[in-house]
Amino acid sequence: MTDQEIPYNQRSSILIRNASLNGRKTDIRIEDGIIRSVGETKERDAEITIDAAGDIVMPGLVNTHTHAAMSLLRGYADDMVLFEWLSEKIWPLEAHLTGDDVYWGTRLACLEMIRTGTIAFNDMYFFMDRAADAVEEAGIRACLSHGFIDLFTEEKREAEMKASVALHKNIRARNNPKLSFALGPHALYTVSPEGLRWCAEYSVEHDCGIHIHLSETEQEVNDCIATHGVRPAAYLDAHGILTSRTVAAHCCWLDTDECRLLGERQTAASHNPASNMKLAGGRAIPYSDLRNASAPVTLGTDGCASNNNLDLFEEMKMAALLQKFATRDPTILPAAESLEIGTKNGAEALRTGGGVIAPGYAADIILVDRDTICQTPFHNGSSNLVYSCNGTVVKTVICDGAILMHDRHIPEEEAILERAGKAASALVARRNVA
Ligand SMILES: C[C@H]1O[C@@H](n2cnc3c(O)ncnc32)[C@H](O)[C@@H]1O
Ligand SMILES: [Zn+2]
Repeated sequence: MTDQEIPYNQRSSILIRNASLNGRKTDIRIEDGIIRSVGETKERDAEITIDAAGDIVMPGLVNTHTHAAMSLLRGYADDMVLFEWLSEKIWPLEAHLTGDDVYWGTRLACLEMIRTGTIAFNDMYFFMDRAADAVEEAGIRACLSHGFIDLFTEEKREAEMKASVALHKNIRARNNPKLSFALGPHALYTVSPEGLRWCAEYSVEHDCGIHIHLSETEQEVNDCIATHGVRPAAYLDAHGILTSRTVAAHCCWLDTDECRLLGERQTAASHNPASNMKLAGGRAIPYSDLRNASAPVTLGTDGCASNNNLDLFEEMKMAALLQKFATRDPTILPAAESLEIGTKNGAEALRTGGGVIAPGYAADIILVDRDTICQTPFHNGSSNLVYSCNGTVVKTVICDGAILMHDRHIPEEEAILERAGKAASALVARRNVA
């Protein structure tokens, strides 16, 4: 099949032939967005046949914490302390954002995620109806939240509640199984207790997720104890925010009891190692304590202003290296486990139905090159993927049984780069004249 004939972003019956899975050659049959069989097959009647000889097949990656449209802010404000970075650079620029900016920023982010093997992401930002337009055009899965920031005023709280409900309605009306909605209370230092409680109650009533920043810095913990007399996780729990549908981003400063609480509630902790190192949060996520407490640990990039890319292959490596460095234990978070937090754990947290290459799972699959420098020699597949390769190793991306990238081609790439670049320049120009 030539590139022109590939029906990009359309569910098709697909036969992947001769791919390498766990060191064995295999065929994979996909129909109606689901993996139907794994293993040699004599059937040849698929709409699309991909000869994957020389490729490795693996589950697509899942980014459980990002602000996709911040791709427009890549390189805009680096090397700063988190609070100053947010209050002096990021928030003043975001005050000039438009819906079109979010559309082009999210298209750029989706392009980067697809190119580097991500098939689903958990996003918190503004103008999210336009983010949803971009996500649908890219064909990727996403859970979208309006960043709920009421700054402890009733007027702003009312506005944020309205914006959240409007986004929920907008997403429901699209009737797209790849799109879901979550409440997005930004953090305990930007959302009032009433706002947190409203988010918690709404999420129970409508069975939707919650996406929040938690214990990113020591200051957040100290301020919370000084103001409320309890640590952040206990505070959020008292307001109903810690649930099995919640993804809490960062979680660097959790103590052992808080890790236990996340385990009891089955709240996912999204580890964002690059952002934490860049913003110098000072502490790595307590991975062992979270694992001992059976709390789900997943992987995120955070936004492009604090990373500065969305490549989860790089993130898997940083996660493993940061744990080893912080604990002085080289056996912690081995490569195979890092791959699992980047794929299966994220898929479970976002309830995508994928994350595993087996019959009955969602067809969220990527093919990665085996004939490259980073895969040579091939002593250990997981080791190569986590420690040696990065997202450039990805050749083909299938999400919900639709091809989004084939042989490294993604439709409209040039146009997206041009439009996103222009949107970023115009945004900064608007800020500079204000
Ligand atoms: C949705 C809002 O969240 C802001 N944001 C981006 N990165 C971080 C972070 O690491 N901690 C807290 N808040 C963050 C983003 O700029 C939006 O304003
Ligand atoms: Zn964030």
